[in-house]
Parts: sequence; C-alpha cells; structure tokens
Amino acid sequence: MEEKQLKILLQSASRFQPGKKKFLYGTAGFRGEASMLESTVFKAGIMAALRSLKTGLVVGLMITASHNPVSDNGVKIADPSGGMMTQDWEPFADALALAPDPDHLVELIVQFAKKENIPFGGTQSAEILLGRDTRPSGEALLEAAKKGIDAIIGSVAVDMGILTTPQLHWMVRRRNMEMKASEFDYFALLSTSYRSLVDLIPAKTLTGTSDVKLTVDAANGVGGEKIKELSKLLTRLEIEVRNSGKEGEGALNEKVGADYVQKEKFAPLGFGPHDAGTRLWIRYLNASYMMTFEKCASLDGDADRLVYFRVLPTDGRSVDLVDGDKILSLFALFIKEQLTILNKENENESSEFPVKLGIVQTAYANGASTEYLKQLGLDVVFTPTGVKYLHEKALENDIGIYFEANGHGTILFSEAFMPRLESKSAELSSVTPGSEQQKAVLRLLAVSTLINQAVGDALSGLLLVEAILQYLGWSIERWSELYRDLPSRQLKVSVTDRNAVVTTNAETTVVKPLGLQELINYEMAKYPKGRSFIRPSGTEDVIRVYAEASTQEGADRLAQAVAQHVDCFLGMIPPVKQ
Ligand SMILES: CC(=O)N[C@H]1[C@@H](OP(=O)(O)O)O[C@H](CO)[C@@H](O)[C@@H]1O
Ligand SMILES: [Mg+2]
Repeated sequence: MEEKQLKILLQSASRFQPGKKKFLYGTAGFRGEASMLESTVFKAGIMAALRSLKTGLVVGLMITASHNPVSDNGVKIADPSGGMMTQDWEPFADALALAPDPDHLVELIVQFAKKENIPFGGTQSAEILLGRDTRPSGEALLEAAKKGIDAIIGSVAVDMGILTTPQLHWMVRRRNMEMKASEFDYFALLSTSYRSLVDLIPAKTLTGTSDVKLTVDAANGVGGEKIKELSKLLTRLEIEVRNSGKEGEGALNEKVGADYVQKEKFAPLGFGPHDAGTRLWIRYLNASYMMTFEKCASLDGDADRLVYFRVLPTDGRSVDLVDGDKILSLFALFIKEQLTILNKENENESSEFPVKLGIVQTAYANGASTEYLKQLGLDVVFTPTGVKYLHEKALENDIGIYFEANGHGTILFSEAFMPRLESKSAELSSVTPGSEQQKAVLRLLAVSTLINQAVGDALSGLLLVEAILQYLGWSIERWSELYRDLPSRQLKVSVTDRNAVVTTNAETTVVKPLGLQELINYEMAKYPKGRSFIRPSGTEDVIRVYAEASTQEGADRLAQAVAQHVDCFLGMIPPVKQ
C-alpha cells in the first residue's frame, strides 16, 4: 500500500516543479505573487490531507491573500478546531515549501509521517474543505490544492466555493462538532442570533440615538456579495454596500478596505468626493450626503477584519476611526455589564455565578484603550502580533475577548464554560422567567452563537456591534468618545536582515542588536506619554516602528527618531510612511 502511495505522490509532484521564489508559512500562511504559488499550494494540499489523516477530523484549506493587492494570492490551513493550523506543523510546512525537487519532497513527507505517526497510505480517510476568495487566480490555485489532496490516498477534497475566510473556518469547526455547517446555516445562525439580541433590548432604549443605517466598504472583495446576502435576512439594520466587488466598482484592496482605512486614516474610495474634485465636494457638503457617511464600516479583502469610521465634514477625506481596540472595548463593556446584571442580588437571589473574563491585546493597541479597559476593572494581557497567539491566550478564560488594532478579533466562550452558561439559563428560566438576570444570560448565549468561535469575522463582528449600539442607544460618535486615542504613528524601515532584531516582552523590548533598546528608551523619555517599540514584520521584509505620544507631532517625531536609530544599526533605505 505504502509503495502505491509513494508512486502516486512522486507522479503528482513531478507535475509541480518548484518555482524560483521560496515561500515560508508566516503568520498568515503562504502569501505572495499569485503566478509563483502553484507548487506551494499543491504542497499545502498535501499538508492539509496529512493533517486530516493525523487528527481523524475535517480540516480546511483557504485560498486568499486577505488585504494584499489583487495580483497576490495565498493559502492557509484551518485546523479541526476551526483555528489556525497548529504552530507545531509550521516547520514542516516550511520544509515542504523549500523542497528542491519531487524526490526530496516525498522523502520529507515519509519522514514526517513516520515521526508524527500518520497512518499514511493506509485505509484511513481524510476530508478537506476548500474555499477561495474572489481573486481571479483563485480557481487555478484551488485546482493545484486539489491535486495535492488527491495525491494522498483516502483523502477527499470538498469544494465549498467562494467564501470569506471566517466562513470556511466556521464550517470546519461546525463539521467537527457534528453540527449543520453550510453557508445557508451560517447566514441563518448569524441572523437569528442578531435577532435574539435585538429582541432583548428594552423598548425604551430602542428610541435612543443609535442609527440603524450603515454604509459598508467591502474592499471590492468577497465580503461584498456575502454581506448583501446576509442583510436580506436582517431586521432593524439597513446596510448599503459600496466597493462590493461588482464589475466597474474598482480594484480589490486599492485605496479601499479595513487595512487602508486603519493605516492611512482616510475614507476609502467611494466614500467621499475626494476623487471627484473640489467643486463637487462643495455640492456634496449638504447634510443629506454627509448622513450617508455618518456610520460606516470597512472590511478587508477576505472579510476577517472590521473597522468602523465616520467621514469628517472638515475635508470629506479624513475619518474618525473606530478601530479594533474600540470594537474590543465596546464588546468588553457589554459583556461585563451582562455579567454584572447576572450577579446582581435581588429578591429571587440565585447562586453566585463567577465568570473569568479576560482581554488580550498586542503592543499595537492604543495605550488609551488599555487604560480604559483597566479602568473597567478588566484583566488585560499582551501577546506577540498574530491572531494565533491572541486566540490561544484568550482561550485561557471562560470568556476571552481578543482584538488586534487592525480589526481582527473575536470573543471566545470556552468549552468548559458553555455548559455552565446553558444550565444557568435553564435554571433562571424556571426560577425567574423574564427577570433581568435571565435576559442577561440569554444575551450571552446569543453572543456565543453570533460571534465566530473559530476566528475573527467581520460579518459577525459587525452584527454584534450593531446590536450593542442599539442596546445602549448609542450613535457611532458616542461610541468613539469612549476614550480618546493617543496620537500614534507607524513607520517601516527596510533592512538587509530583519531577523537581526530579536524582541521580548510581547515584542516591546529589543534584545538584539545590543544597545538599540537603550536608545529607544532615551527617545521615549523625551515625550509626555511617549511609547515606542520595533519588531520585524512577519509578512513583509521590514522592521515596523510604532510610536505614540500625547501629541501627533510628538508621535511623529518619536517614530522618526526611533526609525533613524534602526536605520543606523541595520538599514539600507530611508523609512517610509505606512
Ligand atoms: C501591524 C500590523 O497590522 N500587523 C499585521 C501584519 O503582521 P506583521 O507581522 O506586522 O507584518 O499582518 C498579520 C497577518 O494579517 C496581522 O496579524 C498583523 O496584525
Ligand atoms: Mg484578512
């Protein structure tokens, strides 16, 4: 049997000669110029099949390059839990990608299968769900992935079609929980959970200043059509989609999308007259036009990131950005309030219900958000950049909320906590039906089914934001005022070897090169509320510099000074604005 397997592998592999460019499985899988990726995606197909064989469960394979330009593409693997592929397998992924020829590739696979005890070439079956975003290169790359899967005996590829990244992760997770997992089920669950939350809003709040109109920038990506489909099932939310990816609406991720809005702090194309000339802008300044851009949200190309913003009337281009930190803060506030209600004493006093609620951020979180969360009495911890680290940490709580400032994040309800919450709900519905405590539990249950438990998901995040704003009776302006962001600046410095920088303390302290951290400390001390750190990017060949201070000028100068030190130690070209 194993002989037959080796023959098939060798035959398929010889049809996918490695390209010149070498790819590594970084924070977000393999990513790069689409035309160079075919053999790497083929190998990712093999890896996904082996992962499924090893675990005996369904895994996922997604073809996407998220917020990268349309000429790029990428591939990542979803583990049976629906989360990112286990980090233990990343070195194997890299080794496969770097294999110089089919013989080496097969040898690596055989060795790895032996080491990991994978029932390779036997009778065990494997199942891999495939998804891709709307990139034109997606179809051909999906075929390459299928060839990789077909090269492993017993494995079956199931093409789920064009999906957002979080939809595919959701499907993998649900399949392994033996729950309904089609796209129809996804939309149905999100819309009914949203409906449950809205139905639990006290009638008097519904007359508040929250606005049920929302204009969404879908980055000309896969989220455009999906959110249109979802919005047909929603009540009390009117969504207008722009940059939906329709022919003629513009290019994927080009001056549109969550990454652009968060990094540039400008409105995306299609959200202001900045591309239409000043005369038009004067006409546009009438109130009704501005109303359209009062509450806006931006997704990234594969719809796993979400930021909110409103276009400022000052120039019609700048935005008041409500980023991942503020989405996190809104969620934390809401969850905490429900837990407080739940534990409030009343005449029908029920037993205490202790819940460990934890918050996870990265060093990129605005300092003002961390201060706000701590003031709420919440426990905030930091991890290195990359959602796989945040997700892992969040799982240590009963309810863990994590977000990157760029808008990728979610709320996790631990496996041990869910049965407790469900039995609390059953207890309250028989002891104190209709009580505030019971409603609080029902809200938490609705959040647990609305918000994606596998990965950050712009669509489910957006519905939760809208439900909470309506619950609080808040406008986007009120939400934005939760705290005032400290002015910040991000720069990147091109260096000959980014791996020369080694950091510790969740990437906030430089260990190597020696002496650089002392210089950063010296610069930081010059500015009130000055904070700065550097780290090698996991997705680009640069060192990223982050700085914040009490004024924008201070943040800019601090970032510039630190970038110059980096450049002196390691650089080759002057720093560029991000
Ligand atoms: C500052 C920043 O936004 N960094 C992003 C970016 O990682 P870098 O390692 O910084 O290149 O891409 C990652 C994957 O999408 C994302 O998790 C992360 O937050
Ligand atoms: Mg993305």
